[in-house]
Amino acid sequence: MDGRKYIRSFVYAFQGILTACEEQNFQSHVLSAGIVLIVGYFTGLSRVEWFIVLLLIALMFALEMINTAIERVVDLASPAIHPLAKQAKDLAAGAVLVFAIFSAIIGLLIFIPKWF
Ligand SMILES: Nc1ncnc2c1ncn2[C@@H]1O[C@H](COP(=O)(O)OP(=O)(O)OP(=O)(O)O)[C@@H](O)[C@H]1O
Repeated sequence: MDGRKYIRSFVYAFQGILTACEEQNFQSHVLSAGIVLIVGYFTGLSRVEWFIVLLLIALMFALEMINTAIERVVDLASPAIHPLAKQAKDLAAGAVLVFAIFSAIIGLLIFIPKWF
């Protein structure tokens, strides 16, 4: 693969991350992740527990970014109200919610036994 093309792709991906950082939902995920990392540090997690926590945080960020991308594409493809546009947006938002709920449950399963 052409080296410059590879670097350019990397720059575009980084621009995508910056775009996500402007989103309020993404900022709240970053804030939550920061709190989890601080609490994890003071709680004292094992290697495997850190692995799980970091994996969940990374997946949450990635899923939120995909959700935002879907919102953008839907707005572009269907600026007018359309039931399919609603379904697409609500499905993507629902996917984020499902993952957030299960992440919270897994997080509690890791943290609660260490606190009590
Ligand atoms: N083009 C559309 N056609 C039908 N329903 C839509 C459309 N755009 C958004 N909706 C629906 O309207 C509701 C409110 O949407 P929301 O407030 O999230 O606006 P949004 O445009 O999706 O979000 P954002 O402000 O983050 O771009 C959601 O159920 C969403 O699916």
